[in-house]
Amino acid sequence: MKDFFKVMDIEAVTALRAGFPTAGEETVPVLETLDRILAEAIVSDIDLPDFRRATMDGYAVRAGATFGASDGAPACLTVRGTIRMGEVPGFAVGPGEASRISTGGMLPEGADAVVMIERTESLDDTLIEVYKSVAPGENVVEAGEDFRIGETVLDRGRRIRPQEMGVLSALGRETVRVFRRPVVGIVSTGDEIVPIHQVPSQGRIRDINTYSLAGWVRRAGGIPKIYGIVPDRPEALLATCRQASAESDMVLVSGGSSVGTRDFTIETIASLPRSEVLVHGVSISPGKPTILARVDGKPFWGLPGHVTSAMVVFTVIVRPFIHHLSGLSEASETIWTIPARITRNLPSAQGRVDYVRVRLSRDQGEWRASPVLGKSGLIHTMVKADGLVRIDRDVEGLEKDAPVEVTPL
Ligand SMILES: Nc1nc2c(c(=O)[nH]1)N[C@H]1C(S)=C(S)[C@@H](COP(=O)(O)OP(=O)(O)OC[C@H]3O[C@@H](n4cnc5c(N)ncnc54)[C@H](O)[C@@H]3O)O[C@H]1N2
Ligand code: MOO
Repeated sequence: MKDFFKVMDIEAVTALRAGFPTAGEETVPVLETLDRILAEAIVSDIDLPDFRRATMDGYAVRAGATFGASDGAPACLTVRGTIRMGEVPGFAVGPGEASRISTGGMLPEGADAVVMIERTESLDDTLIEVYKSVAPGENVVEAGEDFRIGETVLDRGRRIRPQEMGVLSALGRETVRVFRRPVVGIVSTGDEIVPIHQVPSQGRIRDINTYSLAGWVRRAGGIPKIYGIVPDRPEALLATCRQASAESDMVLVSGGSSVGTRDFTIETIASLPRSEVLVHGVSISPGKPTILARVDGKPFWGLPGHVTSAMVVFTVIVRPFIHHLSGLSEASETIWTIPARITRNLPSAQGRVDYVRVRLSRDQGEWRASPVLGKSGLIHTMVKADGLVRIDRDVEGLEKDAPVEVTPL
């Protein structure tokens, strides 16, 4: 009798990713770094900013000269020139003096604060009255206040967001070392699967998994490489798997991963050169018939053919492998969850971790998670859902209003 022979917990499968190398590194222009993973630590070689700057338009002063100033008793200061933007002031500000400065201008020697122009009155070209005192450092950015010279600004292994692109440019980094995006080969199997441009004859269906998995791969930071549909013939599957393995950093084969008479995926994967099957069966629902092998040093997956099972397995189990191959550090891997309350009693599959698709709605300041129930071979449960709720293996189910964490889809 055929059976699953290496059933494992989700956590144990996830831990296997440490045994695979990253997809390598490359250097790219800073404009192309969005969502890429840093392959170098960024250490500031300057104080940022490297001079004292005004954060308001007004007058650079010694704060002490304004102490006690108010509407009724203004401080009277002598104007000592105008600071030109982008230039080093050629003069110092002494006690009782002020110089005109614009936002972003460099403070002259002697000045330690800026009085906003609205808090002053110009008496003539050389005299102003100040109606409000300023504290030392007020309306000023100090040298090194953003980042100090020698400070680690960004760690290796973090994902670059627009703000990181900004700080890289502030440091003058035109190019940056990042991890290569892993190429993920996608193979669909099944005699009943037809390309999407065809009208399926009776008994056949269009290929869904190629496209949904390609979307998930892209979202996880990989580059999908499509190998199309392979019929249920072991030689055909073997040839495509060999090619995909040679050309990709990771491979996803969907369908044929269970234990039926036409499920050849496990034998095919096992017969690939330098192949070792690590997992056949995971304690997850949906998605138990999941295969993981190491083929030529790369992760090679057999995912369940059922469309929702394939996607649930991807988000829970495969995605962390793409993160790992992409160099994403565990510290940067957090996927935010949304706290919610479940809207109904929900039984759960015992002995497996259950992933329930839920729809979110807002009710009196709280998120409510409504289960979208349906078989794992139907796609509507994913299409109508906003997220997944995990129900642990030994939990019998959830009671209405139980607190849950929703992982967005
Ligand atoms: N006797 C048993 N039968 C099944 C078991 C089991 O434990 N014992 N597990 C069931 C579960 S759970 C799942 S999930 C599926 C997984 O099956 P396979 O990975 O072998 O996939 P297939 O049999 O090839 O296909 C399942 C289902 O999905 C459709 N499919 C496949 N590929 C695509 C695609 N690219 N696009 C759209 N739909 C696809 C396929 O037509 C089947 O309907 O096995 C259960 N059986
Ligand atoms: O594990 Mo299957 O994926 O329950 O449908």
